[in-house]
Amino acid sequence: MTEWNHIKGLRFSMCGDVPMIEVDNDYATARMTTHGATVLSYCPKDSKGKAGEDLIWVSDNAIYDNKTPVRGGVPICWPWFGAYKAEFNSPLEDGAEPQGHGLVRKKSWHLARIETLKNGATLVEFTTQADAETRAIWPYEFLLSLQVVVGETLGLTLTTSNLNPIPLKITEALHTYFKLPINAKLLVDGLQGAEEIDTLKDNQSRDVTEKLLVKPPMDSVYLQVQPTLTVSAGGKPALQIEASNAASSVLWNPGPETVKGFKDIHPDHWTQFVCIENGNIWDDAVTIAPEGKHRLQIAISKP
Ligand SMILES: O=P(O)(O)OC[C@H]1O[C@@H](O)[C@H](O)[C@@H](O)[C@@H]1O
Repeated sequence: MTEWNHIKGLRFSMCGDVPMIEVDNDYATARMTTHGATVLSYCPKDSKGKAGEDLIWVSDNAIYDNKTPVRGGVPICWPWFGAYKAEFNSPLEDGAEPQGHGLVRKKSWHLARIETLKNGATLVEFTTQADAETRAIWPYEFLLSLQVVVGETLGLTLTTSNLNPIPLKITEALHTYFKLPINAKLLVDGLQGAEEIDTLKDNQSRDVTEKLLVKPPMDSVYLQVQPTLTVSAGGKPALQIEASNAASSVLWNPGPETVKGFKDIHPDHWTQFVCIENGNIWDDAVTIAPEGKHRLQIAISKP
């Protein structure tokens, strides 16, 4: 860590058993951890240099044992989103029992690089690769990198390198928990034209034709989405997400009943967030050529 001591505004700390990296630069403050390479906070600064509201939500009841994924932030679902589905993902090892949302959100990632960019933004890069544990479930070689750029936007780039002599089929998502008040009439613009698959209604499918009102409980996957999503709260712009190489989105909030099954979410706090996830899911699965790479990218900002 000492190699990065010269970087102004950088701080290393622990929260319970979870190592934290804190960034404070001209644009924003941010917080992230090597545990699952999860970004946990991003507070853009105003013109006077004062950090404003966090765009990212983390549960007050999150568990910091370095084993459980921290509830909130931007967990990484990879190489499958949700339950493993053989029709969309490279085959598992015989007899493997795959967990939901893939193999890397409980891993301790390597902190590979921290750098101040020319414009004063801060780049933090995490990497992880196949090991005995991942091979026992999913028998492939890979290198995965997450580049976080804390600047005018929060930029996240997840790069998959296929190190196998055969194509690799993955699904994936950057599972962002946005801090937004559910009761403020949240409208999501940009899903028009996508196909919605509502998992709470027997996977019924429909075409989205208008802006979507966030009305928990919600758990829908959207295929073939546009690159820009915006959210307004009570008629005011609240959030913008620019994505590339991300054909799918997910909207999720457990609502007042399902939340009771989550020991790391306070039963009243489902009203504080909505997950808007960007990635490549199910029919939008990605096939990466042997020795090839694939980059999923998002930039989050407050308009
Ligand atoms: O509890 P987990 O594994 O973090 O998943 C949270 C939610 O993640 C969402 O992406 C899924 O669509 C939901 O079905 C799921 O409940």
